Amino acid sequence: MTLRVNDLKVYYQTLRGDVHALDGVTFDLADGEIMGLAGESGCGKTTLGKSLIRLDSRMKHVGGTIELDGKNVPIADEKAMVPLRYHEISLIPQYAMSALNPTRKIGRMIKDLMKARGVDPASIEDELHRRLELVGLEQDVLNRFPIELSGGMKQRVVMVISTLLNPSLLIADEVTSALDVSTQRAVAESMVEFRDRGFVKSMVFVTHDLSLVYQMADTIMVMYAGHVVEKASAKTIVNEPKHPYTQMLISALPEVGSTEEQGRLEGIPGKPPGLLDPPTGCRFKDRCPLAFSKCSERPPLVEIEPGHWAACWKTG
Ligand SMILES: Nc1ncnc2c1ncn2[C@@H]1O[C@H](COP(=O)(O)OP(=O)(O)OP(=O)(O)O)[C@@H](O)[C@H]1O
Repeated sequence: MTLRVNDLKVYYQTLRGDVHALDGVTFDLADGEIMGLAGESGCGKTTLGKSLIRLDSRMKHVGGTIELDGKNVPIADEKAMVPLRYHEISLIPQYAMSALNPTRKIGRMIKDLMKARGVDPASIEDELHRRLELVGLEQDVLNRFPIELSGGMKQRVVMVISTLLNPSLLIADEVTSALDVSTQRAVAESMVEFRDRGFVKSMVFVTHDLSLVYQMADTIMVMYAGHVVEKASAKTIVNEPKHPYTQMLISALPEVGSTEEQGRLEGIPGKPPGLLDPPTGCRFKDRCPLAFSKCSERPPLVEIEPGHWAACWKTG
């Protein structure tokens, strides 16, 4: 098992109180697994990705554990996390491609990054060239400034850099959202190829785009208001979701070929609860058509079929 996250609680400290962004998150990621992480804006996807690599000054580890390849990941201990970063766990943050230093040529930037990570740039040079070729980039890209590259080229550069040290876990946060559809697919395919070639063992792919993740991910985990509501194979989540929230999320997806005359796309009525003072029990209960009295208690995440977890009193 690459990753084991158990009852993880990470809050943001604000002047108005703690924002319960991750409130008891539990899941495993098998060796070789690519997991899509989905859910409405604000459900905690980015916070989960960040928690696995670097807590910013407002984030507080309130409880729970993370294990990577059987070893504890000490997320609250900044110093102890340093050797793990990029070597064992790597993150491609949201908007990473626009964050490339505009004043440095790509090659120079990679050398600086490797030195900062304690790696002799010469030792990874051959591998760098091989991987650039693999994602369809000319070696000449190393002599260019970020502004001279297209969005898709920049995203591929970011992917190569973040996996150059063969981390066990890669977290990719909305890496395809600013790209056109065919480039999105090419980037997603390269990520799968990186996994297949063992450049990275397992991957968490954060996205709003369930149709893309359906094509590339092995599993999908759905979060709602800081809780995990369901995790299963990508096929099961899309074709046979069990949690009422996942069912509504999937039925809100447009079908290929449908037109507006055939029916307007309905969103999920209502909005998620605030996380400053979240309600007790199931956090979806106020929007759930199946809610009943028991939902005032938090439903545990249980394995309802092999490899299929759901947190709902009606499905457990
Ligand atoms: N720096 C911060 N200070 C306070 N609250 C924050 C901070 N960052 C995020 N939050 C809150 O934490 C919760 C989870 O946010 P997060 O960004 O992880 O969600 P998300 O699912 O990644 O959203 P999106 O899809 O829009 O990126 C939200 O309620 C958000 O308002």
